[in-house]
Amino acid sequence: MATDIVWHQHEVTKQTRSQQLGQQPRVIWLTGLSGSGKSTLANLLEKKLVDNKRYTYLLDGDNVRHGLCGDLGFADKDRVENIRRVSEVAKLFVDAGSIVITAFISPFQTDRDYCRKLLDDNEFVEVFVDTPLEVCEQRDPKGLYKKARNGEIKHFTGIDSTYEAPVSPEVHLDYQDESAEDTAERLYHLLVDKGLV
Ligand SMILES: Nc1ncnc2c1ncn2[C@@H]1O[C@H](COP(=O)(O)OS(=O)(=O)O)[C@@H](OP(=O)(O)O)[C@H]1O
Ligand SMILES: Nc1ncnc2c1ncn2[C@@H]1O[C@H](COP(=O)(O)OP(=O)(O)O)[C@@H](O)[C@H]1O
Repeated sequence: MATDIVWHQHEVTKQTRSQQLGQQPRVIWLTGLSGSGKSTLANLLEKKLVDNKRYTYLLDGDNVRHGLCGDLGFADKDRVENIRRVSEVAKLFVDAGSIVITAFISPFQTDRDYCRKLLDDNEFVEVFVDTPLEVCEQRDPKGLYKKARNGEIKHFTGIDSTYEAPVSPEVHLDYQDESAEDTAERLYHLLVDKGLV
């Protein structure tokens, strides 16, 4: 634990930066099983936001695990630390005025709530990408479910590692039969209609 540290109050604040960017910063937090569509939807949503002159940043589980969280595996305690670090990074981006989109399995409610509590009211938007395990397993875009079923990967979410569905997400996406483009469009309009982006 660091001791003897102080907090510096800077003159340029989150409000200054947000005003300059003409937007309210947020974290749009996508959670769901592997293969549920988080990365695909996050990517499409970010393009729509940027097309509409929003300043964004996308934090994606696979990418973050190449660097910031490259020392972490998939045991429960590693996932907790992964989401703690990502939450702190998301908070920094919010402080910079960005609309942050995150695409992490983030299987535990307490960890998603940790990020919510780090932020100000209404800055955290939990989006449940509610694609059933059977559909994710059938899609298996990276062949990981096959490996998990063969025992080549341990602690795989939905197989031998827990996923806790969100208790009361701001957005619930349960449209696995429509195209990713249509679901992203739906998500974008839901966020606009709620005045969140
Ligand atoms: N055991 C196990 N369980 C789940 N996922 C696994 C595992 N091993 C590797 N992968 C790959 O890692 C991606 C998930 O990383 P996350 O950082 O989102 O996971 S977590 O939020 O810490 O649970 C996940 O990405 P997505 O498929 O995009 O969800 C996988 O590509
Ligand atoms: N409605 C949909 N929303 C999101 N992805 C979909 C949808 N329908 C089909 N897909 C496909 O499902 C797969 C989801 O993979 P991915 O986005 O990597 O999921 P995750 O990031 O949750 O692991 C992609 O191949 C995508 O094209």
